[in-house]
Amino acid sequence: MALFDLRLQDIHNQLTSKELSVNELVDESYKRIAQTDESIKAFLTLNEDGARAAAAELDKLLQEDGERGLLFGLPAGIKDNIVTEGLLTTCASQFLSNYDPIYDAAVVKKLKAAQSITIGKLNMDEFAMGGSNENSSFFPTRNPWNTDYVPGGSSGGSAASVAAGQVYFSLGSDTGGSIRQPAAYCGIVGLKPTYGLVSRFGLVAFASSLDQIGPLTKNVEDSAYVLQAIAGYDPMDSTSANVEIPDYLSSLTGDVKGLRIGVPKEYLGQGIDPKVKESVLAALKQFESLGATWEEVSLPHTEYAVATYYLLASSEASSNLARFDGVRYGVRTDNPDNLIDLYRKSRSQGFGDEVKRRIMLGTYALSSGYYDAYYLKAQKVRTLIKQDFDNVFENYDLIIGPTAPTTAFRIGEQVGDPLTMYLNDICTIPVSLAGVPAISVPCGFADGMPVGLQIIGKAFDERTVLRAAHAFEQHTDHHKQRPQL
Ligand SMILES: NC(=O)C[C@H](N)C(=O)O
Repeated sequence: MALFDLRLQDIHNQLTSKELSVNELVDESYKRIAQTDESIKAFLTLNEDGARAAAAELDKLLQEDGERGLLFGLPAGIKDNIVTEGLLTTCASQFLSNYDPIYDAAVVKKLKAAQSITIGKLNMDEFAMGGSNENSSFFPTRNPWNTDYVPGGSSGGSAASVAAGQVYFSLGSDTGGSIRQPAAYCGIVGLKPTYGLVSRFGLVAFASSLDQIGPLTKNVEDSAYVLQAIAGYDPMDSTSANVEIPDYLSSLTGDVKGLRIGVPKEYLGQGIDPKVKESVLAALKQFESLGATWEEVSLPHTEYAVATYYLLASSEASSNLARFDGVRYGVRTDNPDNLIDLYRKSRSQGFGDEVKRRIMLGTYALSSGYYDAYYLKAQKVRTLIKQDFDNVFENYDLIIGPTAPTTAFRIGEQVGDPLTMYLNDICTIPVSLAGVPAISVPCGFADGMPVGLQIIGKAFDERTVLRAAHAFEQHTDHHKQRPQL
């Protein structure tokens, strides 16, 4: 079995029993990157010297007795909107192409405390705006299952690097689907935790009322390990929830007998590829055979979710991205005439088209005279969408449906059509607006491309989400399929 096919726990055991060294593991990772990244293009920056130095330190520790971190020695990739001290953090934007952070994000500190190794920084849509990685201002990442296809986005590099076996896990961020949709397109597991469970201190903000960091992994157990390492209260993030962190690993041993599943009719209706629907229905059958029950339910405000999201997320983005002015961060224009010219030129040159589109949309929605009609109304609709979920969760433990309405599409197919691109998130956006957790797990293939199943839980009930996802995975082998590279 190739190293990258092992579970995090197996690797951990081999390391602690000294069958394997951290250096060998890190070597494997860079070898795999050398073999595959010319075609996949998942990485923006490699941390080879840093990773090798960290590996040497950990190998020294292996000679001594003592506690090992939960992710000891495991090579990880980090989305390039999560700041890493001394390692470029560009958000895949020309604007930040020279940004070398002076601190680590809270999650990066947690990964270091858990003793994992940062292999490098992963490509994404610029400032996390997009669903295909084609909005990276450097180059698009490609789907390991077929390099003519997009890996999804915005955490496309994070998903592709795990699917290609370059790293053992990665971190992504999800605002309206950016972890789950690329995980689905690349045939891996992606978890968006409850809003507030994982600190966003050091995540370059896109839409602060929605952004969450989460793990992308090859299987559900690994997802639970990474979540265990990164979850927890952080006073440096004012939206961080001060809740007790349960033992996610022990939730994996449970079964799904008696679990009540609601299946939203809106997620399997118009616009859903019949082959995706078929895979989702087969997965529901699987749940039934494991002792769960499912019924059709309704999330009646689903049809307003995409419009609501694009008003709220863009409004927040227009405000968050105001800090990029050419003075404090990143690239500054040459020879401006005056201060206003410096702002204008730096922003015009620094941001790509999609980012500009959203800043303009958000600025418009927030402007006086339009605020009530757009921003405020969208806030009210968001409450209705959240209530849809509350209502269903009164009678059901989980909500299950597809992660995305289709499988991955061809590179270039949707670039000229932002609306079609936005609609790819129709099943993930409502979940983000409601702030509840959801995982995407592989549930089949359609024309050779992976299909993702989305399992949605109650706020802070990641345990039930992981338990159901794990039980499903134990009885299927979709997650064991590997792309030919
Ligand atoms: N950022 C996300 O979560 C993805 C979404 N497609 C967006 O462009 O906003």
